Amino acid sequence: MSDMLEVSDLRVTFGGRGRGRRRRGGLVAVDGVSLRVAPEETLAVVGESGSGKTTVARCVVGLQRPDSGSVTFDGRPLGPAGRRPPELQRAIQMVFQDPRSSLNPRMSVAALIGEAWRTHPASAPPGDRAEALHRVLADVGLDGDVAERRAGDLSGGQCQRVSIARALAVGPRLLVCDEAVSALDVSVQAQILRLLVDLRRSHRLALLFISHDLGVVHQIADRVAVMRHGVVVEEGPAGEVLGAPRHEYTQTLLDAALDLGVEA
Ligand SMILES: Nc1ncnc2c1ncn2[C@@H]1O[C@H](COP(=O)(O)OP(=O)(O)OP(=O)(O)O)[C@@H](O)[C@H]1O
Repeated sequence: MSDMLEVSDLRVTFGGRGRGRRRRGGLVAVDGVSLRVAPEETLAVVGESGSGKTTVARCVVGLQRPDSGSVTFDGRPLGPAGRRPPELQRAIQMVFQDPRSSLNPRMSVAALIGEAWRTHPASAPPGDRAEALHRVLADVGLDGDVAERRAGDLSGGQCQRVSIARALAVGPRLLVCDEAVSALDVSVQAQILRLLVDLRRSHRLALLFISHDLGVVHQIADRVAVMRHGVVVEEGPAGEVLGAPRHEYTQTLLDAALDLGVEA
């Protein structure tokens, strides 16, 4: 399969002086990261807190400008979010860790999905909006009567389903999930993971799945990239990286997961 998303030699520094390649000092959060995601593939990026995973994800969706390196989609360079052509903005959608802070609690579910359609008019349903809304809610396992409820009145799991529905509504090809199940109770976590696995198939999605939890990654990833201190230390098929890691750091992560009783 040819690659859809290609991240090449990405470098991001926080603080310091100067701009772009001439930046000096500061904290190097991402230090020469290269990753690829093929259509309909799930690449998990794992690593401890502070290893640079979120920063890579933010570069992919255009919320963080790298000092150097590139992100391309179908071979087209991706700039900051606001400067991307509309079809590329739609193609890459992000699901955040905490749906309660990424959704306006005062807005109804219908208004939240409607807002996504207003932001990306090319994806707005041509016919009956109510019917399209019910369809997208059904896709994420929510009843139509949730549409009129405010996000602030929903459970954490329901909120995350709404976040996923909002991303799906605009017809993405890649979902960037940044710790998308970490804030949820374990049983809800399993349901949302199942949903992502199903949607991936039904909507032919690729996933860039950021997680510190190897047990979760084991359930969803085709390939795994392990990050430490801003660098990818190991990458390969999930079965190999999680089953027979080559890098000592990956083994340390796996040991830590086993100590917590997680089956990785
Ligand atoms: N906006 C920012 N300003 C300054 N430093 C930042 C900023 N964002 C991230 N960092 C730092 O960059 C490094 C990488 O952070 P990042 O959030 O990418 O890591 P992570 O692996 O996703 O960790 P976590 O799971 O805790 O978010 C960390 O040391 C973090 O403190």
